[in-house]
Formats: sequence, C-alpha cells, structure tokens
Amino acid sequence: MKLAVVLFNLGGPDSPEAVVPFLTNLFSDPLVISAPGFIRIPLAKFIATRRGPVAREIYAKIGGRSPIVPETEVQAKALEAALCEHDTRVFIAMRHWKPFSDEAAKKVAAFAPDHIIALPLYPQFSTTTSQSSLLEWKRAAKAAGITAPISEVCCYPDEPGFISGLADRVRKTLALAKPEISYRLLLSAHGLPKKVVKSGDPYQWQVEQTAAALIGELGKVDYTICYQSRVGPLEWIGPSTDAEIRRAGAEGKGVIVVPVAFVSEHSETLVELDIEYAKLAAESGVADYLRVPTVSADPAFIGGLAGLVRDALAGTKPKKRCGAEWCRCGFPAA
Ligand SMILES: C=CC1=C(C)c2cc3[nH]c(cc4nc(cc5[nH]c(cc1n2)c(C)c5CCC(=O)O)C(CCC(=O)O)=C4C)c(C)c3C=C
Ligand SMILES: [Fe+2]
Ligand SMILES: [Fe+2]
Repeated sequence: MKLAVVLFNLGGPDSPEAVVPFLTNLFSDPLVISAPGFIRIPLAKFIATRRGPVAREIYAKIGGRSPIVPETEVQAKALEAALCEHDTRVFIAMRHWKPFSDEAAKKVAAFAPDHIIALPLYPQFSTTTSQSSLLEWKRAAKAAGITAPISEVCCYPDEPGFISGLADRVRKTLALAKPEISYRLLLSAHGLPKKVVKSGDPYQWQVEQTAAALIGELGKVDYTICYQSRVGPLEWIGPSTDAEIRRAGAEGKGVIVVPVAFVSEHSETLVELDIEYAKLAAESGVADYLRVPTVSADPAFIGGLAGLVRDALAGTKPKKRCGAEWCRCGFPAA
C-alpha cells in the first residue's frame, strides 16, 4: 500500500527578508486573529511590520532563520523508516511559511497514495495551530485534486512514546544537576490568549495532561506548569515562564526548563529559552539554569508517531478525551 503521511508545524522564516511576510501570514490567520477579513488583513500587516524588527533580532541570534524545516525533515526521514511495512512517504506542510500546504499537496498528488494521514507536530490540540493546519491542508488537498482518503490525528498529549522520549531527556538533564542545589522543573509550553481558552480550546487542558503523564513517569519532583512566548496586548494564560524563573530565583532554587509543547528546536527554544531566559535566570539569582532538549527525532517519540499513524490507518479511535467541540478526532468531550 502507498501511504502518505503529512507532518504539520507552524513554520518559520528561512531568511531575514522572510520575517515580515511570515508574521503577516501568521496574523492573517482567522484562527489567530478572529476579526472580519477587511479588518484582519490590514491589522496583520500592521502588527507584522511593528513586530518585524524585534522578530528579526530574535532570528539574527540563530543565523537569521528558523531551523524548524531542517529539524522537521530529520523527523520525517525517521518516521518514514519507522513505517517500513508500507510504501511510505512523509511530507511536510508548514502553516505560515515554506513549504506551504499547496506545495506539499502537489507532491502528495504526484505520489498518488492509497491513504493519507494528516499528523500535526503539536502534541496538544489548539484551534490556533492544529485546527488551522488541518483546515488549510484540506483546502490544498482539494485544490490539488487529491481524492485518496485522509485520516487526521488530532492530538497526543500523553502518548506513551512522546512522554517516554521527553522523560528520558529530562533524566539526562537531571544527571547534570549539581547535588548542592535544589531544582524546580518548569514545564514550559507556548502560551495562548485567555479568550481562546475561554471559548473552549482544549490546549491548556491538554498541556496539563502532558504534565501529569510526564510527572507520573518521573516520580516525585518539584515542578510547575508555565507558559512562554506571549505576544500582543491581550491577556494570556499563566503563570508565565519568566515569572516562574523570577520566583525560583527568589526562593534560591535552580531551574530545569522542559519544553512540553514544542517537539523540535526553533526560535522559542534556542533564543527565548536558551538566551533570553538564561539571562533572566542569572539576573534573578537562579542557582543554576538548565534546559531539556526537545524530543526531535528521539526513537521513542518517532515510534509513538508511527503508532498514531497505524491507529489512524486502522480507524482506531484514540482512548483519551479531547474536549474541543470543533475537533473531529472522535474523542467525546471532556
Ligand atoms: C506549540 C504551540 C503553539 C501555539 C499554541 C501557538 C500559538 C500562537 N503563536 C502566536 C504568535 C507567534 N508564534 C510564533 C512562532 C511559533 N509559535 C509556535 C508554536 C505555537 N504557537 C512555533 C512552533 C513557532 C515557530 C518558531 C520558529 O520557527 O522559529 C511567532 C514568531 C516568533 C516571534 O515573533 O516571536 C509568533 C509571533 C500567537 C499569536 C498564538 C496564538 C494566538
Ligand atoms: Fe506561536
Ligand atoms: Fe480532538
């Protein structure tokens, strides 16, 4: 059987010149800014132009571009190898920069698969990320004349391979901890405006599912869940990662930051966590600051993704609850 798997992520600029157009795409998404098009599009251009210099500075610290596509390519190759029982090809579709869904859909159409699995690289479902990617993919697949059945993976906040890969990386980082310091794990996820969560988005609830599963595997540790990467004037869910770093510093603790919603390295890990928050930790009196790497192409994580593809192909319904009214994963509401 010819099997196509399409991996989705947000994307990132591939050059300094791409920063503003990338941001314009992001803020033009009606699932990110829910205003009518005649307001949203000019607003998106305005916000993107205003944020451009700050964002360009962020990407300048990692060579002027996001590594998200090369990172995803490594994951795609590993997943292709893990699904060797079929003639499998893994494709990549980024939501806000290249390669877009239209390009991926053309490649998938040329491969002419018997079945397609749409697999977001977001363990936790959000309308702003997974939902947006899946809708865009369906539009692009239709435009490319794809008629093969498409099965969607919604989310996998406590998928055992994901949790085991993450726990393994946490344990390796804990091995670097200094015995004289008392550490707190900061389970840090990308934040979301409060109003998105209030309207029923299950993302925060699913981040908590990930945290519970991870802590269940690690055993008794001092930890807190927190949220990073806030942009814009709206109120976002908290506590914020920077506030938790300051609190740990005031309490004389060391900090181990664990990215629980990113599965590859990009600006939010390499710049925000490794540069900006490491500096904040030093200024806040944090006794030691360590950061756990993302699961990337960890074999347990890739094995977990392969399992999700097999379940989707077999039509197996996931066991956990999603809670999102608009999600079609088949999970009953929480
Ligand atoms: C992990 C899940 C993510 C959620 C939920 C999310 C929501 C969300 N993001 C913004 C604004 C920005 N996000 C940016 C980058 C970015 N965000 C995620 C993930 C989630 N976003 C990823 C994987 C990335 C890619 C980073 C990279 O490739 O380098 C950016 C650009 C960077 C910056 O300017 O800081 C913005 C802006 C909003 C508004 C939002 C929910 C409403
Ligand atoms: Fe984001
Ligand atoms: Fe769901």
